[in-house]
Amino acid sequence: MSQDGAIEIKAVTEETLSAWCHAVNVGFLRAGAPLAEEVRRQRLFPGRTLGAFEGERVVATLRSFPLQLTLPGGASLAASAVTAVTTTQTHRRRGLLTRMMRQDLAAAKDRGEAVAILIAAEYGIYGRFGFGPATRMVGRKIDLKRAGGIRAELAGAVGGRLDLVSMAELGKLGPELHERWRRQQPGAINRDEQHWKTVTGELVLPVSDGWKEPFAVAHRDAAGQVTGLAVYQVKSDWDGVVPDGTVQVKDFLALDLPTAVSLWRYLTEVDWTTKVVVENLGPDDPLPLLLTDPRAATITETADFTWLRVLDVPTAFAARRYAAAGRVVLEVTDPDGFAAGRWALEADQEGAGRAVRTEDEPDLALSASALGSLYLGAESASRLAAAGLVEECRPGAAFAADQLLTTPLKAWNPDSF
Ligand SMILES: CC(=O)SCCNC(=O)CCNC(=O)[C@H](O)C(C)(C)COP(=O)(O)OP(=O)(O)OC[C@H]1O[C@@H](n2cnc3c(N)ncnc32)[C@H](O)[C@@H]1OP(=O)(O)O
Repeated sequence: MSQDGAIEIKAVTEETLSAWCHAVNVGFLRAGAPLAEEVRRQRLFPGRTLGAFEGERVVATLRSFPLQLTLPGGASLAASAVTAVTTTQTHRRRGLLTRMMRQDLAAAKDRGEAVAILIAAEYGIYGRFGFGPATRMVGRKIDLKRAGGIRAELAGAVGGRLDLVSMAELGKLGPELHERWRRQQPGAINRDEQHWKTVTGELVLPVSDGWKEPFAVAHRDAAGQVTGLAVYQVKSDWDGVVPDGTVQVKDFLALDLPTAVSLWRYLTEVDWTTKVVVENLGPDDPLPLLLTDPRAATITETADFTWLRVLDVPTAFAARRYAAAGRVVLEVTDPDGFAAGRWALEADQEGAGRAVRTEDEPDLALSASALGSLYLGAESASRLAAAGLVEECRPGAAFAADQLLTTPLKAWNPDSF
């Protein structure tokens, strides 16, 4: 517990949970909404739900919970996921977030979580705490009249089949499929029971906008194995007597190309619709190239998504794989200490690598935030150097770092938390 004047940072307990939930609602500008206390109680990891208490009143909140993050190469790394960050308007800019964040990050490091991740509400908040944007999302809208359908020569899965599945079936087949899928997608995170209960409507979060039953379609290969699924809703619209509806894709998982082709063909052929909208696709997603006219899949939005903070440099960098052999010395500035110092990042021919302390001259100088951006390989050192966010102490060092850190498939995370 830490103290500053009359405001104390304390871990939330059963007794103070209700006040904490109220503060989250106030901070997220939805005062008066149901508290979702029961849902919160089920995920009250002891010591990881923090409140800033002014007497009985909670005036700032922060919560973290354990997640598994897929790394380049397919390993899972224990990460601390930070969420529910709020400070009540009357108490802002007095350092309450700073105190809670420092406490929570130090505890995460002590627990052995090598990185912390979060989804940032605003760009300007988390760089100061050593987080950097580490994955990107791309929103797309397909104009079905222009698209010309899926390319004719893509035959789809030989012997595969599609079935609409009920929400109960989705709850059964989704977790296993997702576990297989997330191991081939760097930047993906595991989905817990609450995720699937929420998606299938078994659990209706009181704070959500209301749950409407979506459609779910599963793809099975010739052997009957589930290899993909799409969850979608249809927004009906009519231009007079002409249908003008939109397919809104909520979730799309495909283990291979034939599955992706089958599912996208299905989604682009829904009667009464002229558009398909996907809010969050990976930057490397091949979807536009599956269409006869890729220009029909316009980008509606592209932005940073997962932010990442390295807490334990040797553990984090030993856990991922590397694209090439090489060695780059990084001088990391980190006022909070976690990643500070000079590190030799070394990788061998087999793709194994590590970061070790060194006294050698640095090749690149960067902040902890930039290190977080580089870690999953979705951002390049060359681009950060061009923006003045990484300093090249040796010409060519940024490109050398990129050759180590780049990934065949760009890191991506489809899930907010
Ligand atoms: C992972 C998530 O949960 S994302 C959700 C984040 N929450 C929200 O967006 C809800 C609305 N906003 C808020 O509740 C608050 O403004 C918070 C939580 C973002 C910041 O809380 P505060 O207690 O005011 O932060 P604190 O006083 O520790 O500020 C630390 C520094 O960050 C800066 N800062 C805080 N918020 C922002 C912001 N939105 N944009 C830019 N800078 C910011 C402050 O100016 C301060 O800078 P300084 O040290 O140079 O003076």
